[in-house]
Formats: sequence, C-alpha cells, structure tokens
Amino acid sequence: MNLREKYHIRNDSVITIAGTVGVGKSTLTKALATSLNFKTSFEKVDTNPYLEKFYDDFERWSFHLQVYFLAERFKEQKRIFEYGGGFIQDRSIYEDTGIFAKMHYDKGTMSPTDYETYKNLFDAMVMTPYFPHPDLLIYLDGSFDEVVSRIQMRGRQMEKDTPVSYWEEMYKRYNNWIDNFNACPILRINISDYDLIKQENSIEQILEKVGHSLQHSSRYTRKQLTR
Ligand SMILES: Nc1ncnc2c1ncn2[C@@H]1O[C@H](COP(=O)(O)OP(=O)(O)O)[C@@H](O)[C@H]1O
Ligand SMILES: Nc1ncnc2c1ncn2[C@H]1C[C@H](O)[C@@H](COP(=O)(O)O)O1
Repeated sequence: MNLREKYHIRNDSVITIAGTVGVGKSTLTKALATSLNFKTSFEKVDTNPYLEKFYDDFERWSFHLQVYFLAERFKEQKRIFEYGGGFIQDRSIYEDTGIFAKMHYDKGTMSPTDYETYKNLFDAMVMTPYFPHPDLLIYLDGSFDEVVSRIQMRGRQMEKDTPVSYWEEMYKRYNNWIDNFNACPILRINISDYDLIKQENSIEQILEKVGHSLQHSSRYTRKQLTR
C-alpha cells in the first residue's frame, strides 16, 4: 500500500499550501508531492518579470505584479482542473488579494483605483461558483524570528534588502487573515513541529493530519460519494 492509500487521500485531491514568505511552503510542497506521487504547482520567482522591479519600487510596480500573479495562478488553476486534480500547490490564490494587494493598498503603495480594478478582476475570476476551491489549505505557521532567519538563509537578494518591518507587517496580517479565512477547509501546521531534513518520519506525521482533515471535510466526503 502506498502512502496516499495508507492515509486515505484521494488521487484527485487538490491541496494548497499557504503562509508567509520564507516559512517553508515550497519545501513542503516538494515533500508532499513526492510522497503522494502528486503533481506540483509552483510560483515561478526566477522568471517573474516584475518581482525585482517591485521590490525596488513598490508604488510603481505593485499593480503590474498583482495582475501578473493573478494571470499566472489562474493558468495554473486551469492546468490543475484539466488534469483532474492530484496536485500540491505552492501558495494559494487567496493570499494575493487577502495579504499582498490589500497590504500595499493600505500602506499607500497601490493606488485606490488600481486596487479597485484589481479586486474587481479577482472577484470576477475567483470568487464565483465556477472556480474550484482546493480540498484543503495547509497553513504553515512559525515564529517571526524563524521566518526572518529563513528568508536570510535562502538568500534572495531582493528579499534580503527589504526592511524587516515589511516582513513584520506581513506576518501580522497573515495571523489575522487565516483566523477569518473560510473559502475551504484548513489544516494548521507549525514549522517547529516537524523537520523534513532531520526527522525521516516527519512527512508521515503530516500526511496523517492531511488524511484526517480531508476525511472530516464534508465537501471532500461529498466529492467521494458523487464519484
Ligand atoms: N522544515 C525545514 N527545516 C529547515 N529549513 C527549512 C524547512 N523548510 C524550509 N526550510 C528552509 O527555509 C527557507 C525557505 O523555505 P521555502 O520552502 O523556500 O519557503 P517559502 O516557499 O514559504 O518561501 C529555505 O532556505 C528552506 O531550505
Ligand atoms: N501577490 C503577491 N504580491 C507581491 N509579492 C508576492 C506575491 N506573491 C508572492 N510574492 C513574492 C513574495 C516573495 O518574494 C516571492 C515568492 O514568495 P514565497 O513565499 O517565497 O514563495 O514572491
């Protein structure tokens, strides 16, 4: 029996991983996809034509970057749909608006008109009954100090050059955002409770929680019954 079967995870499940920059989403995405034999959907950082410019001048590039991310994530959503699921997704589409666009608007680095335009586009594309929400959102949580040290350790220059107050603001917003999130079921995991590098059975502990959360989600059970 493989790990997916052992933990009663359907092979058409869609699991998205949310959490602040540097917390460990991509690392967990890879580990989960490998153990479940799922496909991955990653945020592409190296080929993003706006990201460095954005970190250099938020005001000038925030609208362009949000529209770019929205288009990229929507294309990924389509790909996931076309494959019929079986995906682990690195960052949810909900964070783009709920965290990033809102934060830049509130801080005055995205104009009210740009924010309104972006929000209208987002709502028309995503917040409709036609948009398939994930079966589960895994929310990765950790201490602020650990998150900042991971950003430094990973070493993307644009992020290292960004004032720590930016990450602090984002961190606070994430805590608030997840407490009010209800678009799909959530599983919260603290990064101090597992170590994918040193503890071999860490991934199984996470898979057990994932299987349990999915089994207890009425939407997932409904999906199971209609198959
Ligand atoms: N469980 C872990 N233990 C130790 N270091 C980790 C762990 N998960 C991620 N990291 C490290 O933290 C940094 C950020 O991780 P990453 O997965 O890229 O975060 P995110 O995708 O959330 O921005 C990377 O240097 C990565 O190697
Ligand atoms: N919607 C976004 N707006 C601004 N910046 C964003 C958005 N989504 C991701 N980012 C940035 C944050 C990081 O610098 C990179 C990649 O994120 P990570 O959490 O490391 O996967 O893109």
